Amino acid sequence: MIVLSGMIGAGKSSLATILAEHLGTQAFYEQVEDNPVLPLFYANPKKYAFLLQIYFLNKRFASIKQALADDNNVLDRSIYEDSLFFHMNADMGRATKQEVQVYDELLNNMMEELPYAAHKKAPDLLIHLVVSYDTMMEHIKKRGRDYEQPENDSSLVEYYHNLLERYEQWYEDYDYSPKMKIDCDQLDFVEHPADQKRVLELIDQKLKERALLSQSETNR
Ligand SMILES: Nc1ncnc2c1ncn2[C@@H]1O[C@H](COP(=O)(O)OP(=O)(O)OP(=O)(O)O)[C@@H](O)[C@H]1O
Ligand SMILES: Nc1nc(=O)c2ncn([C@H]3C[C@H](O)[C@@H](CO)O3)c2[nH]1
Repeated sequence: MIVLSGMIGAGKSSLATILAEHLGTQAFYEQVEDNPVLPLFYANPKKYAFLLQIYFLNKRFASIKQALADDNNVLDRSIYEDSLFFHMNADMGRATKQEVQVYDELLNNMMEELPYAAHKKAPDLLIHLVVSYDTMMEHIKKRGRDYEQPENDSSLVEYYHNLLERYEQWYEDYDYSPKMKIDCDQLDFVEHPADQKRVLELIDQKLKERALLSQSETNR
């Protein structure tokens, strides 16, 4: 299982589609358009932060179990980032200490069950998509989800800056699996075919190093 990580709008879903097609595997997407709690959370974070987190945890866990079934399936966000989101929201006063404790214990408990469900617990590779604030805002504008636009809620500017900062440290500390970074300010794999080719080459190289891809597959 290959897991993509990165900020809101970094391009995880887009790369998941491209990469799964390239590898002939399946992509598993975060539940967004059909997530009934997400708009409630953005409208009233204090009331809905905990419920949203439980919603994501439940869906993510189900996706991980499915994605682990075959090699090189692609998951468009890691379960570890959910925790990053929630702890930041808790630090902003949007969840109580008790809610944090329940969430952390539930997450640990569920993670302990994973090896029995699917033989292995951690991803084979984490691919982290790095974007600057300006690039992520371009993507968020282009995608156009109302509740993510700072024009509709100016507090999102600080929220996004804080998340970007935490993401940097999170990636440095991440040690559950091999990892690699892609600079999405420089490599635009959605709009530029040459950049897409380069990104896939970088990933193939890493998979080959980790013996997750055979030589013949890399030459495709
Ligand atoms: N490299 C890129 N160049 C141009 N547009 C991009 C790029 N990556 C993503 N986009 C566009 O930005 C928007 C958000 O991308 P995407 O949905 O893949 O992000 P995401 O990381 O999955 O976001 P989220 O975490 O919010 O689910 C989409 O409209 C997508 O087409
Ligand atoms: N609060 C909170 N916790 C999470 O674990 C989490 N994971 C994703 N998101 C939000 C970001 C995008 O708007 C949208 C799509 O990624 O969902 C989250 N929000």
